[in-house]
Amino acid sequence: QRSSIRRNGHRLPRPPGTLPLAGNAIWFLQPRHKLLSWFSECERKVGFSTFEISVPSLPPGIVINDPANLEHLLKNNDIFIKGDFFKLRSRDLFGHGIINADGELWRIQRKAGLRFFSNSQLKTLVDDVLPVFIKDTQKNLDAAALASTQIDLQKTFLELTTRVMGKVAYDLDMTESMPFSKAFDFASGAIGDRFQNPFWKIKEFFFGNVLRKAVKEVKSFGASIVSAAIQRRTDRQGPTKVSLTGKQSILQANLIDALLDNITDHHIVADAAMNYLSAGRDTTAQSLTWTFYCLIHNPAAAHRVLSEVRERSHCANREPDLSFAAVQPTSSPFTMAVFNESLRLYPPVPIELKECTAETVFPDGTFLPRGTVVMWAPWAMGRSKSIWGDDADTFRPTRWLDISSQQLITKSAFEFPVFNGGPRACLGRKMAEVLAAYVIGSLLWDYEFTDPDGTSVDNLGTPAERRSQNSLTLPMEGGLPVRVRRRNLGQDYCTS
Ligand code: HEM
Repeated sequence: QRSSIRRNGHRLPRPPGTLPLAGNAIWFLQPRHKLLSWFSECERKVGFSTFEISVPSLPPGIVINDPANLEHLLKNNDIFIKGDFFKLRSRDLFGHGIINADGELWRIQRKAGLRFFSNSQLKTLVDDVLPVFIKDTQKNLDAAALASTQIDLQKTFLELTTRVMGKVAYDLDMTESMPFSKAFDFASGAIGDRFQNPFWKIKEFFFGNVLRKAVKEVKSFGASIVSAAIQRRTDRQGPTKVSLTGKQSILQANLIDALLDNITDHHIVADAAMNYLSAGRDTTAQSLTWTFYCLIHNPAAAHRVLSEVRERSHCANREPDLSFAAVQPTSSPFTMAVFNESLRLYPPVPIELKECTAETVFPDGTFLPRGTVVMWAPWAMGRSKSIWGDDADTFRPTRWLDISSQQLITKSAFEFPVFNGGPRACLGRKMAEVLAAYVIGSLLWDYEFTDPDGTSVDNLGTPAERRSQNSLTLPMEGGLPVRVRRRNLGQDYCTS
């Protein structure tokens, strides 16, 4: 079957270094950050040309970098599905949740979720929810500033996104220190390994106990979210309306109610709840971590973000304007450019794959038999010189701004696949964007962050590379320890 993958009647090229029997296994057995670099190196060598990879015991696979091929894949959601290859590896963690579902099971969870991401919900998130939680973040930063101690920004952001998601999605007080959080972290690393190690079943037969315990912890947390919601609905005789700041009914609907209204099987609701939680909190916390990492090493960009906040703010009371209107891309183009640029270099979902359910031909003429696994790496596409030009490795937010209007430009989801595209595009993109614009603006306004080792920008404005940890997403290995200093309530920036 492997030999039937063809382009113009010929076999596809193999990446340099492919071995006769082991194929490309050697790269897949390395830590994930090395695999990411390998994907990028291959893209640099072959450009948009689709190539075949092989790992013993795994189904035939290809890697695509051409945006036209990715468009074909993402738009043909019925042909390219998650499939058994993905599900077999992630079923115990994600169960029947949206991340792991195809067909009707996927459709129903997507429809239920849509209600939760309306514009009015996002406005409430920015205008009412975030101001409450960011105050606690600030208390922790103030304490670190006062004591002149380091603080881990990755942990800080994970705490923030856990609390936000807990409140708005489930009407629960969640924190990053709860056992499910650590368990999920561990499980995500171990499940990520399953996609790289063809011998994962043997490994887990001997050493899988910790993973099994972690999955059990995550599952029981999912079940507890559902039982708490059912209890609330019984007590209040109807869906809850989350109140946060003393105002009544500030959120029209929370996610768990939308899921309970649409799905009768409570086990599936529990899986869906955990899937939405992991899709939302980890990715967003990691994107903020990498963004602040880039900003710390590019002080000029941080300064321009501050100028943008100052321009639209009321300096009379020295408070930045971070209202829902102010955090839209039209009001905060440079802040969003910084966020996009960080996502381009550090995409929270760095590798993706789909399985082909029927014979199909890609726009570049590659013929795929049924069962082929197609991989693409937003990590490698984000660093592609064919897409981004010769300075693809450089952190340069202005590439996202139109030269004359200085407004944000858009890239298609197929060139910039950080949020996926087509019918399965990320549901939470807008939520992540407004949350990021709010957090970046608010924290930069009040604090100056520095690298505790004192290393700053290199000549090109490219931060010294930090590694990501093995995971399904992109946590920064070792967190992001920083030093922090209060800016004195925007005084530095409101002098007029
Ligand atoms: C910077 C932050 C984020 C990034 C980079 C991101 C990226 C992605 C990507 C790449 C996918 C496709 C994954 C796949 O192939 O299965 C996805 C799907 C999804 N994301 Fe996000 N995401 C982010 C934030 C969020 C947030 C805040 C939420 C919700 C609270 C969310 C909810 C979802 C859901 C529900 C899906 C599944 C969509 C489907 O399969 O139909 N995401 N996201």
